[in-house]
Amino acid sequence: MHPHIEKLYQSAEKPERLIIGLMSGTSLDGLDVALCRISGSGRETQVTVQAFTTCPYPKAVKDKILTVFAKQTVDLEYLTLLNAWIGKYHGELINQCLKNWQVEPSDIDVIASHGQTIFHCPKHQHHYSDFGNATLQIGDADHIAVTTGITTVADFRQKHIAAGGEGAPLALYGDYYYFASDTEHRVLLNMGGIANLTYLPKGTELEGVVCSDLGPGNTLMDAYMRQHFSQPYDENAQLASLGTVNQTLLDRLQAEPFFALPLPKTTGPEVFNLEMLEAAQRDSSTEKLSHQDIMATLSALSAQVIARHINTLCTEQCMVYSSGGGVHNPLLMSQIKQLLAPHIQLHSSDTLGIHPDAKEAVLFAMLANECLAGKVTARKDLALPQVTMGKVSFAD
Ligand SMILES: Nc1ncnc2c1ncn2[C@@H]1O[C@H](COP(=O)(O)OP(=O)(O)OP(=O)(O)O)[C@@H](O)[C@H]1O
Ligand SMILES: CC(=O)N[C@H]1[C@@H]2OC[C@@H](O2)[C@@H](O)[C@@H]1O[C@H](C)C(=O)O
Repeated sequence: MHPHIEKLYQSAEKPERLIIGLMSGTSLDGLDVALCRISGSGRETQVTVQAFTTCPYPKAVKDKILTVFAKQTVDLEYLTLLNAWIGKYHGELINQCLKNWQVEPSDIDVIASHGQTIFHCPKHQHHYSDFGNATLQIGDADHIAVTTGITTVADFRQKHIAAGGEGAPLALYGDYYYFASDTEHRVLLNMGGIANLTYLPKGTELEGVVCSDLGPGNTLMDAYMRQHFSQPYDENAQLASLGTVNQTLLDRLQAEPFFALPLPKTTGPEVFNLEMLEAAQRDSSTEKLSHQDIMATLSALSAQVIARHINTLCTEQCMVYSSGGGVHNPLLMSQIKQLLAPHIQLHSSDTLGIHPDAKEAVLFAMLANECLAGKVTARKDLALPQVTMGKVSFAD
């Protein structure tokens, strides 16, 4: 047996594994790195986050990614170079984290790398009748493995698509395995660039579980701040809090066809971007609005879309556990709170023991754990394709 396969086999047999989960999402704020101690698999999974860091992307890194991010046309040479470069860069960031945490690379069973999404195109979002769902994450895992000396599991979304899904949201797996409760109806709400949720009705049956993207979380607000203020985001909603929601623009933004599609569905900045905002402003003759009113309106859009879906799904007493950078936006949070029905309570995912900034990185650690130690089940639920996700890259 090849020693790498043997080591993987041993990892799979261990009572618990140390897995580094990585996520660099659509906000391009940085690489989330979660050092997770995981035992069991599936609904028996137990996770302890031993350490968590977001390695912020310097502007030069963001600019590199933005050169290709969600663009219809890119320079293929640049994309090829970037794929290798991000892999190596992520590897270097992990080495730095391990050094800071005083953890030896040899103690880590595997790295779980999401990669950098640069284009997401579910069938409902493109116009090529010959093609189905597709998504592209870059940051080649062989480069991570070679740079760190640690076996790396990566590229989780392709199998989901191959098995009939849209490649997202994969939160369904972690949320169902880890957060489904016998005692309460739950919503796991994540507000990153894109907002998504998993609705977990009381009990542990898959029936009734819904996991879907909803629309913009921060992506429109972030793009607006980048364009007009050269800032990555509106810190603590300082600008948006000064504005007034413009109902005419808000109504026009709500007319975006994605919102009318049934759940589950996925989307990205390919749809929710400044061109979409500018078109809505033209159509509603609101081009002259102040920056602060536009930001207040974009925040209200995210809040309304999020709250509307939660109110529809949660017809009885329900707990919402929120995560993602949006939890740090006080205006967005207060707008959502105001719109939620009285029987729905909003908390942070911290309440369930997972730091809101770490949740998605932990998810990928859990998916790598499934790849190593998950049990194959015969179930073929459409809501939860029973497939093993992730591809394995060895360090040498
Ligand atoms: N103090 C703050 N005030 C306002 N907004 C904040 C604050 N901190 C973080 N955010 C928002 O959170 C965003 C980052 O969120 P997060 O890291 O969850 O996104 P992501 O994982 O990249 O996105 P996705 O989940 O869609 O892939 C920032 O770009 C910003 O919009
Ligand atoms: C294609 C892609 O990268 N999608 C991300 C993005 O960020 C949030 C939302 O859109 C979600 O669908 C997904 O990520 C999370 C981790 C998921 O798959 O659950």
